[in-house]
This record gives sequence, C-alpha cells and structure tokens, in this order.
Amino acid sequence: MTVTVAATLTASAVSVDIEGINLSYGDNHVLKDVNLAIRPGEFFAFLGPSGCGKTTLLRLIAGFNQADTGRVLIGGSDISALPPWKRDVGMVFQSYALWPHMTVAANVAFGLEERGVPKAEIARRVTAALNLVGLSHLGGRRPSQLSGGQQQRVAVARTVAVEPKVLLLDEPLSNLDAKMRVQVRRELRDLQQRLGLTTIFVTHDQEEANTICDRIAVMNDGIVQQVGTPMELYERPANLFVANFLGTANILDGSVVADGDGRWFAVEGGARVPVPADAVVPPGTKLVFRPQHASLTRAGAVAEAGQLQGAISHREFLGASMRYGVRIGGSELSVDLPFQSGAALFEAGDAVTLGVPPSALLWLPAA
Ligand SMILES: Nc1ncnc2c1ncn2[C@@H]1O[C@H](COP(=O)(O)OP(=O)(O)OP(=O)(O)O)[C@@H](O)[C@H]1O
Repeated sequence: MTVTVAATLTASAVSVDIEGINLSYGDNHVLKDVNLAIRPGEFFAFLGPSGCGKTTLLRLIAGFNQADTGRVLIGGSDISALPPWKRDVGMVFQSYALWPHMTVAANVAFGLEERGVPKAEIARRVTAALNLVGLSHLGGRRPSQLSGGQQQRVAVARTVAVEPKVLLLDEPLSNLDAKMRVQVRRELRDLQQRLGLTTIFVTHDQEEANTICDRIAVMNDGIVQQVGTPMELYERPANLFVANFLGTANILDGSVVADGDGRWFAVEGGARVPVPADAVVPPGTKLVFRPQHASLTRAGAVAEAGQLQGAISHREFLGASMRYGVRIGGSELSVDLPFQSGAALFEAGDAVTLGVPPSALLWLPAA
C-alpha cells in the first residue's frame, strides 16, 4: 500500500553539482571555492559547526542566495540563473513555516494551488503526501493541535507534494526533543528511500549525519574539508578538523627525529613512536588515534617502541565500554576498553603502558 502511494509522488532521481562556488557577504568570504558532486538518489549531508556556511550553501541551491562565482547544476542543467520557483527543489525550513490558521491538508495544498495545479490533482497529491508521512487521519487539524514531530512531518509532506526533484532539509530535527529526533530521523530516511529523492540535509550534529546520510561533506569556515561516507570520514579523516568533528580523537604533538634505526615521532615525555616508511610527516603533523584502538597494560614491563607510559587520571562507565583518561606527559588521552562484568579495572593513579597498533595510527595535518 505504502509503495503504491509513494510511487505516485516519485520523480526520477537527479544529480546535483556544485562547481567553483564563492560567496561573500560584504567582507565576509562565506563560501570558498566549493565543489561537490551529489549523486542521483543520494541522502547527502552538509555537516559543520555553526557559521561554517551550510545554510548559505543550501539556500544557494534553492535559489535564495546568489554566488559571486560558480554554478549549480541539477540533473546536468545549469540552474544558476533560475528563480527559486523554477528550480524543482523543495526546502523544509528549521522553523517548518506552517500557516497557523490553515488545516494540515490546506497547508499541504497551498503550494499546489499557488502553482495552479488542477483541483482533482491537488486532492490526489495531498492524500498521497499525508499518507506518505502517516498523517492522513489528521488532515483536518490545525498545526497548533499537533506535536512537534507531527508538524515536522506536515512540513515534509507539503514539500514533497509539489514533487520536487531535490529535497533540501535545513536542520529539520532541531526543534524536536532527543527521543523524537531519533524517531523522525528514521522516518525521514525511510521516506527518502521510498521516494528515491536526491536529498541534502544540513546539520551540525555528527550523529544525525552519520545515522541517516549516505555521504557527508564536512565543512569548516566555508571550506569543504572532506567528502565521504560516515565510515570513511571516521576511519580515514583527511585532517585534524575532520578527526575531531567525527568522534573522539586522541591527538599527540611531536616532531620527527631520524637516527640509524629510522624515523621516529618524539612526543612530549620522551616516548618515541616509529614513523612508517610510507608516511608523509611534514612539520605540524599530529599523531592521532581513536580511543578504542588503544590498549592498556600495567606498567612495569619495559616499554617497547610505539608504547607510551602514563597514569590513569579517571574513568567513565559508558555501558558497553569503560573510558579511561590517561595522562601522558602533558596530554590527557582517552582509551575505551570493552567492559566485562567482574573483570579487574584500572584505578586512578595506576601506572600504565598505552599501546596502539601502527595500523590504527593516523598522521594528520591540521587542515
Ligand atoms: N544574510 C546574511 N547577511 C550577512 N551575513 C550572513 C547572512 N547569512 C549568513 N551570514 C553569515 O555567513 C556565515 C555563514 O552562515 P550560515 O548561516 O550559512 O552558517 P551555518 O553553517 O548554516 O550556521 P548555523 O548552523 O548556525 O545555521 C556566518 O558568518 C553568518 O553570520
């Protein structure tokens, strides 16, 4: 049943290409040579901290902002010169922007009436869109009589009812409480899959992007830092910013020294970690590893190359794992060990040796 309903609103999926975009507000250079190739049917995220330019880029695709240079292509056609209403994109705003005096069904119908869609067709699409988001029974209510999650679904229904080729979502979950957010993000993913609609999702929340998106562009200060699947970004971050923004990263400062035995990364406190022969380690490179890739053993044994001596500073119980804070020289590092009921734990003050397999070490530039 759902599949039949969805099919009536499906457009064939299109690509979105962003080429050489620069945009400034006065002296503020907000988007800096942005290039992205978003594939047909992809659920794509713009992820980055507040002020990095995500919304500006999304509004540019929608036609609400003009670039200084570059162009936007939808399905291979340059749409840069088209006004918003001729672009075949639908945008869901953070605030939902529903009309409070209209019923849910009238809100969904509004955009179709404006476009001069025939009455019978409007009725068909309103029914299909409300079915799609599971609200067909609430068409007669006003937005104020709905929960936040339901209002969000009305905003999505209203947008997909106009059958856009591209769906743009600007932090659509930010007004929901934590539990609703998890539920609605699954619904959004499910809806996007059923419609096969190319979708771009703006968020500053890495968990949100990781759980629902196929690929993510990580942005900082108007620059795309890296594009990849959530797993690629986590396992092979291109720089320190990406490593820090997606998950917890341990970062060690140091400098490369060479002797008869090869190259070493000398960190504060005297420990030396061997630098792999193929690693490119210009000045400023940091040594990075994830908390779950490290091991801890009680100190006493002679430290081998690649091992760091330190002391436990504290521990946090995370359920499936125990996170230990380990002080090494002037740095505080995190190590996650699987939690096993009844197993001996390290205590604050314990002297430990921290080991990381060479394959889990990342040699990263700052940006
Ligand atoms: N209409 C505008 N006029 C002038 N400056 C603007 C305008 N809109 C955004 N900016 C500036 O452009 C930069 C990027 O803003 P943008 O809203 O795109 O960031 P964002 O990554 O979406 O942040 P947030 O997550 O807080 O929404 C910021 O420095 C912001 O102050």
